[in-house]
Amino acid sequence: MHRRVLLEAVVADEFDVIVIGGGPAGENVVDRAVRGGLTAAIVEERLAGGECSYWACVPSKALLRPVDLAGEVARVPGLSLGEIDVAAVLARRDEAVKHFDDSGQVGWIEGVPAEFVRGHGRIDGTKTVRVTTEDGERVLTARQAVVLATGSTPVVPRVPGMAEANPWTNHEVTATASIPERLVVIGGGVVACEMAQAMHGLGARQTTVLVRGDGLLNRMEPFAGEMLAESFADAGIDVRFHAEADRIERPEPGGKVTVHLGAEPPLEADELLVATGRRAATSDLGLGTVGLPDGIVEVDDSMRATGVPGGWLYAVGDLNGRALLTHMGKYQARICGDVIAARARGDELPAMRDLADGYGAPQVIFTDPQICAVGRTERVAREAGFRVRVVDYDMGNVTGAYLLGEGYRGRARAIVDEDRKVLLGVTFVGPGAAELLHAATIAVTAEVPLDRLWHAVPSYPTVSEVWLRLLETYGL
Ligand SMILES: Cc1cc2nc3c(=O)[nH]c(=O)nc-3n(C[C@H](O)[C@H](O)[C@H](O)COP(=O)(O)OP(=O)(O)OC[C@H]3O[C@@H](n4cnc5c(N)ncnc54)[C@H](O)[C@@H]3O)c2cc1C
Ligand SMILES: NC(=O)c1ccc[n+]([C@@H]2O[C@H](COP(=O)([O-])OP(=O)(O)OC[C@H]3O[C@@H](n4cnc5c(N)ncnc54)[C@H](O)[C@@H]3O)[C@@H](O)[C@H]2O)c1
Repeated sequence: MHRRVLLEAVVADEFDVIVIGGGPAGENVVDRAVRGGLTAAIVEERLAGGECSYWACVPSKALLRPVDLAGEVARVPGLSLGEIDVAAVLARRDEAVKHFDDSGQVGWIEGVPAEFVRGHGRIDGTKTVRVTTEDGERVLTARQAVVLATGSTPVVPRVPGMAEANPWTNHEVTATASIPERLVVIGGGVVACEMAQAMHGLGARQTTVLVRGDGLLNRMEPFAGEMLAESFADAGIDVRFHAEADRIERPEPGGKVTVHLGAEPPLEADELLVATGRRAATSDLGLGTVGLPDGIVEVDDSMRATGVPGGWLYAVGDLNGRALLTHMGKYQARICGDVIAARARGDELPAMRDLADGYGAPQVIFTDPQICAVGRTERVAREAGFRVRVVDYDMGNVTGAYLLGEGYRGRARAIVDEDRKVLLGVTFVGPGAAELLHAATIAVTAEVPLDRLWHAVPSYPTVSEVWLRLLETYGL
């Protein structure tokens, strides 16, 4: 009886901005909106900090760091590597995810200051959000805007026996308490590659990656996936192309799993990881109440949802499908919060628009070799109609790279717009390449003319001298 009374109690509240989803994108919207003089509430059904903090970026990089460092050490004569202490690595990962305690993040939100509401949020018509909380229901009303920042969830392909086998997704692999002896990974994208690298480096004896197509990391320049496949082969990771699971068997929950592969012999493993992409998290989000279909919420360059009368609905982060990356979601969120505050003041802020997604988001993939890129690949640039010249350089010839370790293998590619003499895209593949990326991001986004870039002198002997070599190869 008491519980029913509580459930029926509906608390109404009004804020300038209401955000549904407390991941990195949602948190940054409230921060900017409040800086702009507005009041804000953020609704989160699981943990403040989102997928990124607990089941994605943070734990995956905590697992990859020792593997990366082990690779570095192995390349330097005179250093020797003992066994990796897996228990210590997992303990550090647990620390990095704060043992799934989000009180620090909630404290940060409250310090913005913004109201944190734990519960499932759903739109219920114009500027209204209904939140199902532990204690009942709250109805929140927005004076200015509602922002959707609910992120994405893993896609599990429909293969007979797959659902019953209860495979790992990013949630289980990043939170694992032990390393499976034999692991099968389905997918050839970023999660598949990073997690195969992590599990193998931390002790999986037999790691098999099943790739539907003919290459890894298909959104990157082709040489990136080729170099990674070579490195995986050297490390003993078995990558199979044109390989598709057609049936899964797992008679005992959590027991041995058999992956059937058509005419090929079946694979037996202790665990199966599915990393076959993500879909927009719109389950029970109420999009239908404002005339939107489920799935990606399309937005304009100010992050305002297209096709919603009155322009009060916005979407940032993975949900809008522009770039499934934390830093891009946070960038979109800064724009979104500033735009909402400006529009509330009656300003339009024409300069505050998403430019970076159009140029091509920067991304680092933390495998060995590291792979990073910004801007357009050759294929994308040509398809967009640019007159393109491709400049390649073998990074192993750079003194700074050679000094990093024996047998350094790396490659750089710059895509030059021949009409404007600016860079359209840059890709680096090689150990330690990640920190080279931001210089490329500046060059591409700021459209620095090549004859000006020529005067940005890289220090000797750093890997950054690859910039000089690329420009020399171009002919400067
Ligand atoms: C294994 C893995 C590794 C990754 N590594 C990187 C990396 O190194 N670098 C990088 O840039 N990106 C990485 N990504 C991508 C990154 O995690 C996402 O781009 C990022 O988390 C998106 O942020 P978001 O705020 O849009 O969504 P999320 O982080 O998914 O947060 C959305 C939040 O909304 C909440 N929510 C959903 N629906 C509701 C609802 N109806 N009511 C209330 N709350 C709701 C969810 O509980 C969640 O907390 C990785 C992804 C994976 C899977
Ligand atoms: N370091 C990073 O920046 C980082 C790390 C991890 C994830 N992420 C982000 O998370 C997003 C999701 O990553 P992801 O790896 O899950 O997706 P993805 O889109 O990168 O890769 C999905 C892979 O699964 C394959 N696939 C799809 N359906 C399949 C099916 N039915 N059977 C077999 N294979 C199938 C695709 O061909 C592709 O190789 C990425 O877009 C990425 O931006 C980023």
